[in-house]
Amino acid sequence: MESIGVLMTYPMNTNLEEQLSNRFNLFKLWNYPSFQSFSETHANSIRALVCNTKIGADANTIDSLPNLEIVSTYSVGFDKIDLKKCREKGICVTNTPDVLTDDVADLAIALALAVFRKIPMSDGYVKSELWKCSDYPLTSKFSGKAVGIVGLGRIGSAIAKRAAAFGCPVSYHSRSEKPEAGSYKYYPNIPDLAANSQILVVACALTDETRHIVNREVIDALGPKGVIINIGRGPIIDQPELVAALVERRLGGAGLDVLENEPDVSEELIGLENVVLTPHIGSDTVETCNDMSDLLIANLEAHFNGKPLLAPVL
Ligand SMILES: O=CC(=O)O
Repeated sequence: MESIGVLMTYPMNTNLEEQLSNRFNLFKLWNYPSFQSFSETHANSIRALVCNTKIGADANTIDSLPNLEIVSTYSVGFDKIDLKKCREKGICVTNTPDVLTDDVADLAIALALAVFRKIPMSDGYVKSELWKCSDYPLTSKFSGKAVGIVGLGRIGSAIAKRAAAFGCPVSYHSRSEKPEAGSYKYYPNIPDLAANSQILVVACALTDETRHIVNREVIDALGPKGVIINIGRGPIIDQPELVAALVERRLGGAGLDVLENEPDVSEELIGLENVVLTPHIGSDTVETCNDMSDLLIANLEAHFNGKPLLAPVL
């Protein structure tokens, strides 16, 4: 397989880079001044594209690589891949589901705890020696709060399981009611889910249908004591509406691992005490990133050995 050209769009993980270069003829896009200059010389060599949530595979990239057979994303989400174009051209697409579910669900709960118990702020309080002057103000309880989950897929279900272990009644919204959801209450629309929740967790995929589904109506239904957690994708929430609601105290708080236009962060969000931000690190643990690398490599090897893909999207 050493002669097969593989293009990696972004430096994701050195372990993955090593595994790819041990098996394939690896090209790293970031070593070239632009995609244009890369493709002028090497476009014909590339049979596989390895991309991620930062640099995916748009129509222009796909069209510029005439021998492309497979796009493998180092992520569960594939919103950065032009699936329509891949379908038209008969290009396979794979992702890295399941192996990252626990980490992302853990982070959703961690963000909720961080917002309600003000963990980052109280850490700053101790480290800046304010504790010597007075005790830290009271915070809010997380256990037992009503959790509404938007998207009860693999990650949403793992969040539900964790929330239930904290004694939180769980409700959800998804395209249709899930028979396997047991005691979780189903809401066919998100404003009703928000009106009956104290914490709204965004855990669905970003698609044309889900862009800005968490809008002003949903935020107002959640109300001034409500908290939004987003471990899905930034554009699922109408961010200017979210920021306005937080500034005007129409929403209680937010824990956001993803942002619209990340890594840009609005000044207003940075200045808010009731907001905890993390830099899209849902699956970023050593253990999970190694598992994601192994799964991505296994998908490429399966493809080039003519075997069934392990995690096919297309
Ligand atoms: O955001 C991360 C992923 O989609 O895996």
